[in-house]
Amino acid sequence: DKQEEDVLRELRLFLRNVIERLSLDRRFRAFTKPVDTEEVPDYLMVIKKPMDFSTLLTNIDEHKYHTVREFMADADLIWQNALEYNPDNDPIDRHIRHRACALKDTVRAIIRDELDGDFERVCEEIRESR
Ligand SMILES: CC(=O)c1csc(NC(=O)C2C[NH2+]C2)n1
Repeated sequence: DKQEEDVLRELRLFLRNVIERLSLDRRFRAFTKPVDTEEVPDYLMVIKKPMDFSTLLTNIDEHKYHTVREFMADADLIWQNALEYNPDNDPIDRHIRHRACALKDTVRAIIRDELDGDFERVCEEIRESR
C-alpha cells in the first residue's frame, strides 16, 4: 500500500546514500566495480558470489532489498570475498585485507549509528506480510 511503498522508498534512499559515501572513500576503490576477470582470470574459480558497490546500487534500483538485513548480506560479501581471495602473507594481499576489514567496520558503524531499529523492524514486518 502507499505507506508501505513510502517505507521501502526511504529504505532505498538510505541504502543509496550509504553506498555513495563508501564509493567516495579512496580506501575502497577496489570494491567499486566487479573484479575484471580478464585481469584476474581465476577470480570466479575462487569466489562464488562476486559483489561490489555498483552491483549493490543496481540491486537497490531493481528493488531487490526489502530490509537492511538483506542488503547487509550482499554488502558483507564484498569484504568477505576480498579476505578469501587474498589470504597470502604478501604485502598486496595484506593491504587489500586491511581495506576489507576497514570496509566491514565502516559499514557496521554507519548502520549502528544511522539506522533506526524501529525502521528496520517495520521493513521486516512488511517483508513478512508479503
Ligand atoms: C577486489 C579484490 O578482492 C581483489 C582485486 S585484485 C585482488 N588480489 C590480487 O590481485 C592479487 C594479490 N594476491 C591476489 N583482490
